[in-house]
Amino acid sequence: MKVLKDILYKVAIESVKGSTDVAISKIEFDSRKVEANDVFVAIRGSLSDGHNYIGKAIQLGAKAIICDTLPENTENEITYIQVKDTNAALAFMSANYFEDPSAKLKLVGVTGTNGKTTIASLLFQLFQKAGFKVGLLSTVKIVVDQTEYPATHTTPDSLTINHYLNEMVEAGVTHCFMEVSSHGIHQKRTEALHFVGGIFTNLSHDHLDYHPTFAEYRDVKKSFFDSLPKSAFVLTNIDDKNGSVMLQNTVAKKLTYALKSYADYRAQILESQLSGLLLKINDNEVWVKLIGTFNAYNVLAIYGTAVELGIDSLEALRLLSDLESVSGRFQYIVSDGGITAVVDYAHTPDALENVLKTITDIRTKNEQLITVVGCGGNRDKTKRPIMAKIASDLSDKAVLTSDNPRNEDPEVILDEMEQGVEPQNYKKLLRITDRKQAIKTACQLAQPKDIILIAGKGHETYQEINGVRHHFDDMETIKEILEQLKK
Ligand SMILES: CC(=O)N[C@H]1[C@@H](OP(=O)(O)OP(=O)(O)OC[C@H]2O[C@@H](n3ccc(=O)[nH]c3=O)[C@H](O)[C@@H]2O)O[C@H](CO)[C@@H](O)[C@@H]1O[C@H](C)C(=O)N[C@@H](C)C(=O)N[C@H](CCC(=O)O)C(=O)O
Ligand SMILES: Nc1ncnc2c1ncn2[C@@H]1O[C@H](COP(=O)(O)OP(=O)(O)OP(=O)(O)O)[C@@H](O)[C@H]1O
Ligand SMILES: N[C@H](CCC[C@H](N)C(=O)O)C(=O)O
Ligand SMILES: [Mg+2]
Repeated sequence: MKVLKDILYKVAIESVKGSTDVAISKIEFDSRKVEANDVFVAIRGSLSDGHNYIGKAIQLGAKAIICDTLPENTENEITYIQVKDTNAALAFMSANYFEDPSAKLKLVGVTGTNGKTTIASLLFQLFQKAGFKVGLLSTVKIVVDQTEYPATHTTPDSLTINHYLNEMVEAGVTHCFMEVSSHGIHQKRTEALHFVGGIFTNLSHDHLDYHPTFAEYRDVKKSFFDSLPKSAFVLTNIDDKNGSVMLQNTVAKKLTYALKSYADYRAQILESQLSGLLLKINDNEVWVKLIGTFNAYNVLAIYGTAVELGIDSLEALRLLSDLESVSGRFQYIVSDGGITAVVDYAHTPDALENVLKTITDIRTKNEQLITVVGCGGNRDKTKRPIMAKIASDLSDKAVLTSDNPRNEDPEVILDEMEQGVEPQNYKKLLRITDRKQAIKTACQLAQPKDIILIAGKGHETYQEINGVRHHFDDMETIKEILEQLKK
C-alpha cells in the first residue's frame, strides 16, 4: 500500500476534491483492470476516453480518480484529483509508485525512424559481454538481466516501463537501454524518466497517420532531447539532415557521429560483404558481423555510447567485433541449393531502400534479386505506394503481399501499394495476398545463387488478420518451403 499524496509528487495538480491521505493499492489506467483501493487514471485515447469509465472504475473499487475534467456527479467517499494532463500524471505517479527506479540505474534512450531496436539490443549485448547486469526495453522483447518478457510496444506505457525498471533495480541491473518511439514521447510514456543519454538515429517517412505533418513528427522526436538534463549526453547522427535539429535546444552534452561529416565519432567503411563490415573507427580498424552501410551508423552510435558510459575505447572495439545480429534484422540463410534468403524488418520506405541497396552492392551481377513485401494495415497509408515503387525499382522481381492487415481489407492495401509501381516495372510484379503463397512463389522463381528478400515483419511470430493474431514467422516459413522444394 502507498499513500496517494506520496505518489502525486511532481504531478501538475489543478484541483483536489477529497483527501489525499488515502491508502492506495495500485495504479490503473484501464477500468477493466481496477480492483479494490486502486487509483484510476483517465486517459483520452484515440478510440475512446478513459473519462467515460470513471463510474466503472469506482464500481470496481477505485478509491481515487485522476482526471483532467471532473465528472458532473462526484461521490463523497472518492478522492478526485484534477490535473492538467493525465498522461503526464500517469508517468510521474508510476515513477513515484516504484520509487523512481530510472534514477537508480543508467538509462539510455534511442529514438529515430530506423535503427532503434538494433542499437538498443546491441548495446544490451555489448554491456552484458563487458560483465554488467543489463536491462532492455525494445520492440522485440523486454529483458531484465537474464529474464525475458514479451514486448507489446516499442515503448510501453509509463506504468509498464516503471514496473520493469523497478524489477531491473531489484535484480541489480546497472544499465538499461530502451527504445523511445514518437508515439511514446507524444503520449508522455517517457516523461518522468531520468536518462543519462539519448541517441538519435535518423528521421524519414513513417507514422504520418498519427503525426499530422513531418514537422510535427520531427519536433516530437526533438522534444525528447530538449527534456534531457545537463548531466546527460546527446549522441546524434550528424549526416542525417535532421541530426543537428535534435541538438538545437538541448542543455545536455552534445556529441555527434558520422560517416560523411566531421564528428566526435566517425567511421570509414573499408569493406562491405554479406559476412560483415570492415570499419575504421576513429583510426582503429574493426571487423563487425553486421551488414550494410546503415549498420555502420548503428555501430558508431553503439561505440560512442559505450565510450561515453565509461568503457575503454579499445575494449569497446573488441566487444563490437563480438556482437551477433539482432533477430529479424538482416537475418539470412543459404539453402542447400545455393539460394540466399534474407529476412529483414524494413517496414519504412527508407529502410527498404537501404536494405535493397545493400544487397545490390554486395551481390555479383548475375543473380536475381526477388523481393517479397507488404505494408501494415491501420498504419500510415502514404508509405504504401512508395514502398511498392522502391521494391519494384530495385529488384528483378517484386511479389507484393500482405504484412499485418490488422482491421483493413488486404486487397485495398495491395491496391494502394500497386499505385506506386511505374508502368515499365509491371512485368516484374506479382501480387499474391497470402504471405505464405507469396514466399513460396518467390522460392519457385529463384535459381541457385539468387537472393530472396522478405521484408517488413522481421522477428514477428504472428500475422494479424481481422484483428486476430495467427502464428507466422518469415524465417520459419522460408526454411520450410526451401526444404520442401529441395531448392
Ligand atoms: C494509437 C496508440 O498509440 N494507441 C495506444 C493507446 O490506445 P488508445 O489511445 O487507442 O486507447 P483507447 O482504446 O482509445 O482507450 C483510452 C483509454 O481508455 C481506457 N479504457 C478503455 C476501455 C475501457 O473499457 N476502459 C478503459 O479504461 C484505456 O485503457 C485507455 O487508457 O493507449 C493504449 C494503452 O497505453 C495503447 O495500448 C495503444 O497502443 C496501440 C495498441 C498501438 O497499436 N500503438 C502503436 C501505434 C504504438 O504505440 N506504436 C509505437 C511505435 C511504433 C514504432 O516504433 O514505429 C510503440 O511505441 O509501440
Ligand atoms: N541506422 C539505420 N538506418 C536506416 N535503416 C536502418 C537502420 N538500422 C536498421 N535499419 C533498417 O530498418 C529496419 C528496422 O530496424 P530496427 O528494428 O532497428 O528499427 P526500429 O527503429 O527499432 O523500428 P521500429 O520503429 O519498428 O521500432 C531494419 O530491419 C533495417 O532494414
Ligand atoms: N512499430 C511499427 C512496426 C510495423 C511493423 C509492420 N510489420 C507492420 O505491422 O506494419 C508499427 O507499429 O507501426
Ligand atoms: Mg524497434
